[in-house]
Amino acid sequence: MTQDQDVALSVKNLKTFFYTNKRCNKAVNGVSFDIKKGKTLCIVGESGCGKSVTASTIMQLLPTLSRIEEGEITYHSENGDIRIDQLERNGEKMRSIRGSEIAMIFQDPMTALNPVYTIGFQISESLKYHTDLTRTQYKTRAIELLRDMGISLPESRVDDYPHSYSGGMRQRAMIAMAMSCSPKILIADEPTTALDVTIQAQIFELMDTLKKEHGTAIMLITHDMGVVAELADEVAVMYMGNIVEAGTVDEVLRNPTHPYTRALLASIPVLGKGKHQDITAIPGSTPDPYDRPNGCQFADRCAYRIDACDVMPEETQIGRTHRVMCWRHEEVGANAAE
Ligand SMILES: Nc1ncnc2c1ncn2[C@@H]1O[C@H](COP(=O)(O)OP(=O)(O)OP(=O)(O)O)[C@@H](O)[C@H]1O
Repeated sequence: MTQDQDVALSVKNLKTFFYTNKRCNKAVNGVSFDIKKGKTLCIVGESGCGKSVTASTIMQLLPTLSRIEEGEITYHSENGDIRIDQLERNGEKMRSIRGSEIAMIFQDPMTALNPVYTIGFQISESLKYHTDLTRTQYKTRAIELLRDMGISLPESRVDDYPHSYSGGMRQRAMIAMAMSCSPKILIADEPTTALDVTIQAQIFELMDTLKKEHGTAIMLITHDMGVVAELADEVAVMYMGNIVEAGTVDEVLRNPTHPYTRALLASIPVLGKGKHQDITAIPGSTPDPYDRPNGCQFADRCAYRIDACDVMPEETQIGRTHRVMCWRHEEVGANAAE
């Protein structure tokens, strides 16, 4: 990982655990990555692997049964470095960072939109909290933002309530709200899962424009390797709380060296190949998060398993930014190149 001025936020050895009935779920178990300015980092993995908990930890929006156990989250702000993990979750400082410097969009827009207020009112509220605009300027800015997000006739839609917007429009409105204060970092947690493919493509295009035109650093959470191939500059593959492989999208997609990455790639349908293509579902299921194996968490599902896998693999740097946690990464990489 680099520690240069292009990094907007760095996460080092982050551990976030859940405690229920005296049992512990190591939901995020020592992850490290950088989110770079003007780049998209995709965090990819199956359900339950810790993607959302990583995002909520960065936003300091963790549920009560969880806590940061170890690690550092450093936001490299224009006014110096801020250790987010050391801020009080509802303190003044964190509240001013959340929304204005680091914004988040969710899978379900209704998580962020309140059904009893108009879209315009909600965007204005966010502007009011984070900017010095006047009352009339709020509305003009809200209309501008909706227009930028591709909402047609924004002057007439700004006073509508969320329920009168379609799913895609709500998602655009939520992005408008998230972008209202020009955040430096946008965290998007599966933002298009509930939308049809055309709208999904439009939302992704919008995010790509934000990245290119505003230099916004984007962390995009997805379970879909197809989305990674389309949008990512960098990718981190998560499994059971660990980043098992990471690097630039070229490094990871051209030369996958973790069996789990390969399995995820084998599960993407290829456009034009029709119904009879060889899509391989990943065998087995993820272990019980409260009763994990000691060694490699993927071992039980892995065709490359050997006795050494009973010990957790160390992380190995195999390229300038390419790293992997697998004892047999050389053989896996060689097979991927075949
Ligand atoms: N509110 C919660 N209470 C208890 N455990 C939780 C809670 N939220 C998440 N977890 C646990 O933390 C682990 C990581 O979950 P997380 O939601 O981050 O996965 P994910 O990769 O984002 O999955 P998905 O794609 O389904 O959202 C899982 O074992 C999950 O059961």
